[in-house]
Amino acid sequence: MTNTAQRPNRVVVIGTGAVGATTAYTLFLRERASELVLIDANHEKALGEALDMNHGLPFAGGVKLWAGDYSDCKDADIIVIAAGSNQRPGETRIDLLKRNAAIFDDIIRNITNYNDHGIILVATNPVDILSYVSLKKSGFPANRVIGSGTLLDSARFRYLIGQNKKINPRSIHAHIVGEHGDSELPLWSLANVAGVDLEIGEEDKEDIFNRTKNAAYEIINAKGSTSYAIALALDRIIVSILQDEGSVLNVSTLLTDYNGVSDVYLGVPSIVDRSGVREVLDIELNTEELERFQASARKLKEQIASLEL
Ligand SMILES: NC(=O)C1=CN([C@@H]2O[C@H](COP(=O)(O)OP(=O)(O)OC[C@H]3O[C@@H](n4cnc5c(N)ncnc54)[C@H](O)[C@@H]3O)[C@@H](O)[C@H]2O)C=CC1
Ligand SMILES: CC(=O)C(=O)O
Repeated sequence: MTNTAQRPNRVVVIGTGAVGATTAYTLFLRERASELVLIDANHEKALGEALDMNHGLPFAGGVKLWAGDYSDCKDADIIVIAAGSNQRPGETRIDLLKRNAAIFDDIIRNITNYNDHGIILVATNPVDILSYVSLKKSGFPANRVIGSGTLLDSARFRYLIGQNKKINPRSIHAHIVGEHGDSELPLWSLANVAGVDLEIGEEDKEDIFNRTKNAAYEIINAKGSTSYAIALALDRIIVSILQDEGSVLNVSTLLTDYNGVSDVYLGVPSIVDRSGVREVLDIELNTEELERFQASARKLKEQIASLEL
């Protein structure tokens, strides 16, 4: 789907490391926005990525792409934050909190100096907590501060279920909710193909979920970082916003009185359109799922309490 809007759509990507650069390249190839701006604390890195992509213009579409600065946020529809440290082998996402929360002060202040109307889309880990930090520091309404949440985890889950059932993952409806991290949980009670139960044995279910939850550790051990699938997940969210799709995506959003959980960001099925997160879908959890969902929220709230917001 190419962008057909009259007015230029601008997406700014802050942080042009593995995630930011791959996301920008995905958006560039798929012509999701008419303008793409790359910002990095290491401006040389952003310049290099922009030059490298622009040299592909004779073979790709007509996206205008440049390495910019925060003043370019002024006309941005979406600002993606992928800046900051990633996990070293053995580190959890929560281990990144202090390091990455420290740079969010500056990043959010710089964005809001120029932009009060766009949508902030956070990828930096721990993504749920940093989305909450972005909400508090930006003063934006919650619908316009979104985390990538468990969209990536749900994609991994669908891939692994697809492998097990020999069915295309696009035909599988299955959700991972909660933290994008170690306390996430699978909603087996809602998983289906065309409304039909998946009929997967308990041992296979456990194996599929463990491989989903540990996928990032596995990839980071093997190649140092993850980038391709998260870039596609961010692209999916961006399309749903720019094309006003109203797609249901497991993004991280502020929850209020939701399955006993309030004032925390978690990944849940949400309707995403031009306004950002338009609505969170009410999902019916069984007793075990509800307990695990609430435990995931408690874990993140304890971490949030340790921050100065
Ligand atoms: N939400 C998700 O599902 C995923 C999240 N991530 C997270 O994304 C983040 C980025 O990961 P990578 O791209 O692999 O890291 P990276 O180290 O390759 O790139 C990070 C970039 O951020 C830049 N940066 C650092 N501080 C900055 C600041 N204050 N302002 C602007 N730029 C700054 C660095 O110069 C670097 O280019 C990590 O926190 C990682 O854990 C990674 C994969 C999936
Ligand atoms: C690094 C990370 O959060 C992921 O690939 O899931």
